[in-house]
Amino acid sequence: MIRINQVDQRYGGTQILWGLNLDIAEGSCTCIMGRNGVGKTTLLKTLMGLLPISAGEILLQGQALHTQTAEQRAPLGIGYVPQGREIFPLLTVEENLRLGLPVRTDKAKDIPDKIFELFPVLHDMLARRGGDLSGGQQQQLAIGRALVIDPKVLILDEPNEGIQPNIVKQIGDVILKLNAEEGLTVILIEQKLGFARRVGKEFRLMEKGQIVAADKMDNLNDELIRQYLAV
Ligand SMILES: Nc1ncnc2c1ncn2[C@@H]1O[C@H](COP(=O)(O)OP(=O)(O)OP(=O)(O)O)[C@@H](O)[C@H]1O
Repeated sequence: MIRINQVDQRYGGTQILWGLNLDIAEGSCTCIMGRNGVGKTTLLKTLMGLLPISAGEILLQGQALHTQTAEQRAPLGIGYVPQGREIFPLLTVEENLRLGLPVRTDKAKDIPDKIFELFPVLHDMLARRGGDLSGGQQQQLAIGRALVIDPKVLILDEPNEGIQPNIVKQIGDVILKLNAEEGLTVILIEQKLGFARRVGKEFRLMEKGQIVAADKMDNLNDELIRQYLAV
């Protein structure tokens, strides 16, 4: 569904991604893992068009994505939950969620009920300003906002960073439900092994700006963990 071929990316003179290849199958749930600074966030930002590539190509269902601007990518069906959530703190929960509506192909006027079924807390707090929510609630809002566009692929950058355990569990349940029951393709950066194993069906390990191992989650063994994840 998504194919990244030989992608190079650099910040000024510093190259971060080196001939990176990544294949994501439709309906899969893939955890991108690796130590700090290996380029995981850079990879997702590159996929979203927030950073330009200097070589290679990115394809979504066979169509070139790398030639599209960041604004053009969401309407193609990519929902993105950035690191740090990046909700709009001065807008209400409802206003944050509504931002995704114009992107939908069906031009729905209302926030789909599904969002509130997945995250009932958002319904309770519709009139509250995003900035007044707890970190966990903000993360649920960020995921809800990404889902409002009715994406084909949901991309999450460390959704559990700094979130309390009961919300981490809820977020895991939502990802599992969307992937297993609705076949939504999910790509997430995840540092916590327990969560990755619970939610992910596949893993991709990164080191020095490249994917160095790719397999089913069941095959993430101690040797790979020691080599690419242990600190
Ligand atoms: N805006 C930037 N300008 C220059 N270098 C950057 C910039 N953002 C990130 N980098 C560098 O790119 C490299 C990869 O960073 P990136 O955030 O993609 O790694 P990561 O694997 O997501 O790490 P983490 O787990 O810490 O988020 C790091 O060396 C980082 O210092």
